[in-house]
Amino acid sequence: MRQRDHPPTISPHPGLANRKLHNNPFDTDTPIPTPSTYRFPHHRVQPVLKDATKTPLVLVACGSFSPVTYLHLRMFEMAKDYVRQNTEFEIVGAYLSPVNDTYRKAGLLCAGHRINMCTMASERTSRWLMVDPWEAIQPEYQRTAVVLDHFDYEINEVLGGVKTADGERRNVQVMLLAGSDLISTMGEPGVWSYADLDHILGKYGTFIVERAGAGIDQAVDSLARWRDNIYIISQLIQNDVSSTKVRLFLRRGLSVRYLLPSPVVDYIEENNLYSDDSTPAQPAAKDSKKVDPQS
Ligand SMILES: Nc1ncnc2c1ncn2[C@@H]1O[C@H](COP(=O)(O)OP(=O)(O)OP(=O)(O)O)[C@@H](O)[C@H]1O
Ligand SMILES: NC(=O)c1ccc[n+]([C@@H]2O[C@H](COP(=O)(O)O)[C@@H](O)[C@H]2O)c1
Repeated sequence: MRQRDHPPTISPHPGLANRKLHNNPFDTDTPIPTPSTYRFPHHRVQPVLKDATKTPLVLVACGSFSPVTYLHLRMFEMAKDYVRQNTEFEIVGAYLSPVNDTYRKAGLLCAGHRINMCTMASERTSRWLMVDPWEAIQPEYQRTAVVLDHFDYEINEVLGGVKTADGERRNVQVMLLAGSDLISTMGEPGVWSYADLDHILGKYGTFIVERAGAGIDQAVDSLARWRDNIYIISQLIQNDVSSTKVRLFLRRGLSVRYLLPSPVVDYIEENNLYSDDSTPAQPAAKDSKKVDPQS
C-alpha cells in the first residue's frame, strides 16, 4: 500500500519552468502543463493503418518512472516484436504515463522531473514513444482504469481513431503494458477492485513483460477469466534493472551510466537528483494515511 495524504499542488520544480528541454511541440518553453494548459500528445500517433486487416493498438505503460530506465524503454521494443510476430494488432502509438505524486511510492520524485526525464528518454532515444503527463498533473491519484479511459477517450473520441488507406475509420484498442510484478499485485487482495480489473482486463487487456523474481503463472491463474486479453512476453535477454537499484546507486555515488539514457543521466547529475532522500514528491506528513489505489 502507498502513502497519501493531501492532494498535491503540482508545479514544475524550481529551475524547470523556462528550460527548453525537448524537440517536440509539447515541451518547448513550458515543459510541464497544468490541467488547464494540457494538450494530449499525439505527434507520433500513426494516423493510417499500414495493414487494414489488423486492429490498431496503442500501448500504455503506467508506472513511477523514478527514474525511467532502459528497461522501461525495452519493454516497448519487446512488445513491438511480440505484437508483430504473435498477434493481429498493429501498433499505432505508445505512451509512458508517469503516476501522480500522490501515489507516494518510496523514491517517487516530483512529477515535473519524472515527466522531463521520460520525455527526454522517449524523444531522444526513440522514434515512436510518447509521454502523456495527464495522469501526473491531475490534482489527485488516478486509478489505472481511469487512465486507460482517458487514453481511449483522447484517441477514439477526440482524435477519431485512425484510418485505413481507403479512408475507413477504425477504433483503436488501448492496452496496458506492464511488468509481471504489476500483474502479480492484481491477484493480491485490496490492491485493485474487481470492477477495475474487469474494466482493465476485460475492456482493454494487457501485455505483460516477464520480470525476474515475479512469478507469472500464479498471477495469471488468478486472472483466468480474462485470459484471452492477457499476453505474456518473455524476456529473451534477462535484465533486472529497476529504478530502485538506480536510486540506490545514485545515493551511494555510483555510476548509473548505460543503465539509463545519457540525457537522463546528465539531467539527474545537473539537478543533483536522488543523491539523498531529500527530493521526494511530497514530504510525508506525520499523520499521512495509507493510500488505497482502489479509492
Ligand atoms: N526489470 C523489469 N522487467 C519487467 N518489467 C519492468 C522492469 N522494471 C520495471 N518494469 C515495469 O515497468 C512499469 C513501470 O514500473 P516502475 O516505474 O514502477 O518501475 P520499477 O523499476 O519497478 O520502479 P521501482 O524500482 O521504483 O519500484 C511496471 O509495469 C513495471 O512492472
Ligand atoms: N487500483 C489501481 O488502479 C492500481 C493499483 C496498483 C498499482 N496501480 C498502478 O500501477 C503502476 C505501477 O505501480 P507500482 O510502481 O506500485 O508497481 C502505477 O501507475 C499505479 O498507479 C494501479
